[in-house]
Amino acid sequence: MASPVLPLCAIYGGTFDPIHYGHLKPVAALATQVALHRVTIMPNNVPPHRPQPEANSQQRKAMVELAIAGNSLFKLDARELARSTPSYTVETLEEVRAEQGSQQPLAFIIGQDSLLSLQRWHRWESLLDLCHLLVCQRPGYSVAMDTPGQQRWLDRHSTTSVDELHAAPAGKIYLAQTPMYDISATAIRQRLAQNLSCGDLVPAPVLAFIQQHNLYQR
Ligand SMILES: Nc1ncnc2c1ncn2[C@@H]1O[C@H](COP(=O)(O)OP(=O)(O)OP(=O)(O)O)[C@@H](O)[C@H]1O
Ligand SMILES: O=C(O)c1ccc[n+]([C@@H]2O[C@H](COP(=O)([O-])O)[C@@H](O)[C@H]2O)c1
Repeated sequence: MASPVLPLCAIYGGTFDPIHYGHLKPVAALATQVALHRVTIMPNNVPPHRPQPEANSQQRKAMVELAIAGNSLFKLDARELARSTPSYTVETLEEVRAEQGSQQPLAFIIGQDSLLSLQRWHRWESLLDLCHLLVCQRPGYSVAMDTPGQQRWLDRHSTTSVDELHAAPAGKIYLAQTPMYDISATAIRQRLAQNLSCGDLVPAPVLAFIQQHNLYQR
Protein backbone atom coordinates (compact mmCIF):
# COMPACT_ATOMS: atom_id res chain seq x y z
CA MET A 1 0.00 0.00 0.00
CA ALA A 2 1.36 3.48 -0.89
CA SER A 3 2.28 5.61 2.12
CA PRO A 4 0.14 8.72 2.64
CA VAL A 5 1.46 11.97 1.16
CA LEU A 6 2.68 14.30 3.90
CA PRO A 7 2.09 18.03 3.28
CA LEU A 8 5.26 20.08 2.79
CA CYS A 9 6.14 21.77 6.05
CA ALA A 10 7.95 25.15 5.80
CA ILE A 11 9.92 27.05 8.44
CA TYR A 12 10.84 30.70 8.11
CA GLY A 13 13.69 31.62 10.43
CA GLY A 14 14.87 35.12 11.16
CA THR A 15 15.90 37.73 13.65
CA PHE A 16 12.73 39.74 12.99
CA ASP A 17 14.04 42.91 14.68
CA PRO A 18 11.29 43.86 13.79
CA ILE A 19 9.19 41.64 11.50
CA HIS A 20 8.14 43.63 8.41
CA TYR A 21 6.27 43.41 5.11
CA GLY A 22 9.52 42.39 3.34
CA HIS A 23 9.23 39.18 5.37
CA LEU A 24 5.49 38.63 5.15
CA LYS A 25 4.55 39.56 1.57
CA PRO A 26 7.14 37.55 -0.40
CA VAL A 27 6.43 34.50 1.77
CA ALA A 28 2.68 34.81 1.23
CA ALA A 29 3.36 34.83 -2.54
CA LEU A 30 5.76 31.90 -2.14
CA ALA A 31 3.09 29.93 -0.27
CA THR A 32 0.72 30.33 -3.22
CA GLN A 33 3.40 29.33 -5.76
CA VAL A 34 4.53 26.27 -3.86
CA ALA A 35 1.18 25.28 -2.31
CA LEU A 36 2.20 25.72 1.32
CA HIS A 37 -0.73 25.50 3.72
CA ARG A 38 1.27 26.68 6.70
CA VAL A 39 4.48 28.61 7.29
CA THR A 40 6.09 28.36 10.70
CA ILE A 41 7.84 31.57 11.69
CA MET A 42 10.79 30.86 13.96
CA PRO A 43 12.52 33.85 15.57
CA ASN A 44 16.07 33.16 16.66
CA ASN A 45 17.49 34.00 20.07
CA VAL A 46 21.20 34.42 19.40
CA PRO A 47 21.66 35.14 15.67
CA PRO A 48 24.81 33.29 14.61
CA HIS A 49 26.30 35.88 12.23
CA ARG A 50 25.34 39.30 13.47
CA PRO A 51 25.24 41.42 16.63
CA GLN A 52 22.53 40.77 19.22
CA PRO A 53 19.19 42.31 18.13
CA GLU A 54 18.06 45.64 19.62
CA ALA A 55 14.67 44.31 20.76
CA ASN A 56 14.83 41.43 23.21
CA SER A 57 13.55 37.95 22.40
CA GLN A 58 10.20 38.39 24.08
CA GLN A 59 9.60 41.69 22.28
CA ARG A 60 10.52 40.18 18.89
CA LYS A 61 8.27 37.22 19.61
CA ALA A 62 5.40 39.54 20.59
CA MET A 63 5.84 41.48 17.34
CA VAL A 64 5.67 38.27 15.30
CA GLU A 65 2.49 37.28 17.16
CA LEU A 66 0.93 40.66 16.39
CA ALA A 67 1.98 40.50 12.73
CA ILE A 68 0.39 37.08 12.13
CA ALA A 69 -2.70 37.39 14.35
CA GLY A 70 -5.75 36.25 12.41
CA ASN A 71 -3.66 35.01 9.45
CA SER A 72 -4.04 31.26 9.22
CA LEU A 73 -1.09 30.90 6.81
CA PHE A 74 1.38 31.63 9.60
CA LYS A 75 2.12 30.12 12.96
CA LEU A 76 4.88 30.79 15.47
CA ASP A 77 7.45 28.32 16.79
CA ALA A 78 9.40 29.83 19.69
CA ARG A 79 11.77 26.88 20.25
CA GLU A 80 14.95 28.81 19.34
CA LEU A 81 14.10 31.46 21.92
CA ALA A 82 14.44 28.82 24.62
CA ARG A 83 18.08 28.11 23.64
CA SER A 84 20.80 30.42 24.92
CA THR A 85 23.42 29.07 22.50
CA PRO A 86 23.69 30.48 18.93
CA SER A 87 20.60 29.61 16.90
CA TYR A 88 22.30 27.35 14.40
CA THR A 89 19.75 26.33 11.82
CA VAL A 90 21.24 22.89 11.31
CA GLU A 91 20.68 22.06 15.00
CA THR A 92 17.08 23.32 14.89
CA LEU A 93 16.36 21.30 11.75
CA GLU A 94 17.84 18.16 13.31
CA GLU A 95 15.43 18.59 16.20
CA VAL A 96 12.45 19.16 13.88
CA ARG A 97 13.48 16.22 11.69
CA ALA A 98 13.68 13.95 14.73
CA GLU A 99 10.13 14.99 15.70
CA GLN A 100 8.62 14.70 12.23
CA GLY A 101 10.41 11.65 10.89
CA SER A 102 12.67 11.02 7.93
CA GLN A 103 9.92 11.07 5.27
CA GLN A 104 8.30 14.41 6.11
CA PRO A 105 8.94 16.96 3.32
CA LEU A 106 10.51 19.90 5.13
CA ALA A 107 11.64 23.29 3.81
CA PHE A 108 13.51 26.26 5.24
CA ILE A 109 12.65 29.66 3.72
CA ILE A 110 15.34 32.28 3.20
CA GLY A 111 15.86 35.49 1.24
CA GLN A 112 18.41 35.80 -1.57
CA ASP A 113 20.91 37.51 0.77
CA SER A 114 20.86 34.48 3.07
CA LEU A 115 21.44 32.13 0.13
CA LEU A 116 24.55 34.11 -0.82
CA SER A 117 26.02 33.67 2.67
CA LEU A 118 24.75 30.16 3.31
CA GLN A 119 28.12 28.50 2.82
CA ARG A 120 29.37 30.34 5.90
CA TRP A 121 26.63 28.82 8.08
CA HIS A 122 27.44 26.27 10.76
CA ARG A 123 27.69 22.79 9.14
CA TRP A 124 26.10 24.16 6.00
CA GLU A 125 26.85 20.97 4.04
CA SER A 126 24.28 19.13 6.17
CA LEU A 127 21.43 21.56 5.59
CA LEU A 128 20.17 19.95 2.38
CA ASP A 129 20.18 16.53 4.06
CA LEU A 130 17.60 17.94 6.43
CA CYS A 131 15.45 20.29 4.32
CA HIS A 132 14.76 21.93 1.00
CA LEU A 133 15.61 25.62 0.69
CA LEU A 134 12.93 27.95 -0.66
CA VAL A 135 14.51 31.24 -1.67
CA CYS A 136 12.63 34.54 -1.99
CA GLN A 137 14.02 37.24 -4.26
CA ARG A 138 15.36 40.34 -2.56
CA PRO A 139 16.23 43.60 -4.36
CA GLY A 140 19.89 44.56 -4.29
CA TYR A 141 21.27 41.01 -4.08
CA SER A 142 22.90 39.15 -6.96
CA VAL A 143 21.12 36.13 -8.37
CA ALA A 144 24.53 34.58 -9.05
CA MET A 145 26.59 32.97 -6.30
CA ASP A 146 29.94 34.51 -5.35
CA THR A 147 32.20 31.77 -6.73
CA PRO A 148 32.00 29.17 -9.52
CA GLY A 149 32.10 26.41 -6.90
CA GLN A 150 29.13 27.86 -5.03
CA GLN A 151 27.26 28.29 -8.32
CA ARG A 152 27.88 24.63 -9.24
CA TRP A 153 26.51 23.61 -5.83
CA LEU A 154 23.40 25.73 -6.43
CA ASP A 155 22.90 24.41 -9.97
CA ARG A 156 23.30 20.82 -8.78
CA HIS A 157 20.53 21.16 -6.23
CA SER A 158 18.16 23.61 -7.97
CA THR A 159 14.72 22.57 -9.06
CA THR A 160 11.86 24.40 -10.75
CA SER A 161 9.47 21.57 -9.95
CA VAL A 162 7.02 22.19 -7.12
CA ASP A 163 6.07 18.51 -7.28
CA GLU A 164 9.65 17.53 -6.42
CA LEU A 165 9.50 19.68 -3.29
CA HIS A 166 6.39 17.86 -2.15
CA ALA A 167 7.65 14.42 -3.12
CA ALA A 168 11.10 14.42 -1.49
CA PRO A 169 11.81 15.02 2.21
CA ALA A 170 14.83 17.30 1.54
CA GLY A 171 17.66 18.16 -0.83
CA LYS A 172 16.31 20.73 -3.33
CA ILE A 173 16.74 24.47 -3.74
CA TYR A 174 13.81 26.35 -5.24
CA LEU A 175 14.42 29.92 -6.43
CA ALA A 176 10.94 31.40 -6.22
CA GLN A 177 9.67 34.20 -8.43
CA THR A 178 8.40 36.26 -5.52
CA PRO A 179 7.64 39.99 -5.65
CA MET A 180 10.50 42.22 -4.50
CA TYR A 181 10.13 44.56 -1.55
CA ASP A 182 13.00 46.90 -0.79
CA ILE A 183 12.47 46.69 2.97
CA SER A 184 14.95 45.78 5.69
CA ALA A 185 14.75 45.76 9.45
CA THR A 186 17.94 47.85 9.51
CA ALA A 187 16.30 50.64 7.47
CA ILE A 188 13.18 50.45 9.64
CA ARG A 189 15.22 50.79 12.85
CA GLN A 190 17.04 53.77 11.34
CA ARG A 191 13.81 55.43 10.26
CA LEU A 192 12.24 54.90 13.69
CA ALA A 193 15.31 56.41 15.37
CA GLN A 194 14.77 59.51 13.22
CA ASN A 195 11.02 59.57 13.89
CA LEU A 196 10.28 58.86 10.23
CA SER A 197 7.08 57.04 9.27
CA CYS A 198 7.10 53.26 8.77
CA GLY A 199 3.38 52.71 8.22
CA ASP A 200 3.83 51.04 4.83
CA LEU A 201 6.76 48.90 5.98
CA VAL A 202 5.42 47.24 9.14
CA PRO A 203 1.92 45.98 10.08
CA ALA A 204 0.03 48.57 12.16
CA PRO A 205 -0.18 46.45 15.37
CA VAL A 206 3.60 45.93 15.23
CA LEU A 207 4.17 49.65 14.82
CA ALA A 208 1.86 50.34 17.77
CA PHE A 209 3.87 47.86 19.89
CA ILE A 210 7.15 49.52 18.87
CA GLN A 211 5.81 52.92 19.90
CA GLN A 212 4.28 51.65 23.13
CA HIS A 213 7.61 50.09 24.18
CA ASN A 214 9.80 52.90 22.85
CA LEU A 215 11.79 50.46 20.73
CA TYR A 216 14.52 51.53 18.34
CA GLN A 217 14.91 55.03 19.76
CA ARG A 218 18.56 56.05 19.99
N1 LIG B 1 12.79 42.48 1.86
C1 LIG B 1 13.04 41.16 1.89
N2 LIG B 1 12.82 40.39 0.80
C2 LIG B 1 13.10 39.04 0.82
N3 LIG B 1 13.58 38.39 1.91
C3 LIG B 1 13.82 39.11 3.02
C4 LIG B 1 13.56 40.52 3.08
N4 LIG B 1 13.88 40.96 4.32
C5 LIG B 1 14.34 39.89 5.00
N5 LIG B 1 14.30 38.77 4.23
C6 LIG B 1 14.73 37.41 4.62
O1 LIG B 1 14.09 37.11 5.84
C7 LIG B 1 14.94 36.31 6.67
C8 LIG B 1 15.05 36.97 8.04
O2 LIG B 1 15.60 38.25 7.84
P1 LIG B 1 15.94 39.26 9.00
O3 LIG B 1 15.04 39.04 10.16
O4 LIG B 1 17.39 39.27 9.24
O5 LIG B 1 15.47 40.64 8.31
P2 LIG B 1 16.34 41.81 7.68
O6 LIG B 1 15.38 42.83 7.20
O7 LIG B 1 17.31 41.24 6.69
O8 LIG B 1 17.09 42.34 8.97
P3 LIG B 1 18.36 43.29 9.18
O9 LIG B 1 18.19 44.50 8.31
O10 LIG B 1 18.33 43.57 10.64
O11 LIG B 1 19.56 42.47 8.75
C9 LIG B 1 16.29 36.22 5.93
O12 LIG B 1 16.37 34.95 5.28
C10 LIG B 1 16.22 37.34 4.91
O13 LIG B 1 16.94 37.01 3.75
O1 LIG C 1 23.14 28.24 11.21
C1 LIG C 1 23.83 29.24 10.93
O2 LIG C 1 25.06 29.26 10.99
C2 LIG C 1 23.10 30.51 10.50
C3 LIG C 1 23.81 31.64 10.09
C4 LIG C 1 23.10 32.77 9.72
C5 LIG C 1 21.72 32.75 9.76
N1 LIG C 1 21.07 31.63 10.17
C6 LIG C 1 19.59 31.61 10.26
O3 LIG C 1 19.04 32.15 9.08
C7 LIG C 1 17.85 32.85 9.39
C8 LIG C 1 17.96 34.27 8.86
O4 LIG C 1 19.02 34.91 9.54
P1 LIG C 1 19.09 36.49 9.73
O5 LIG C 1 20.41 36.72 10.42
O6 LIG C 1 19.05 37.05 8.33
O7 LIG C 1 17.90 36.91 10.53
C9 LIG C 1 17.70 32.77 10.90
O8 LIG C 1 16.84 31.70 11.22
C10 LIG C 1 19.10 32.50 11.38
O9 LIG C 1 19.15 31.84 12.64
C11 LIG C 1 21.73 30.53 10.52
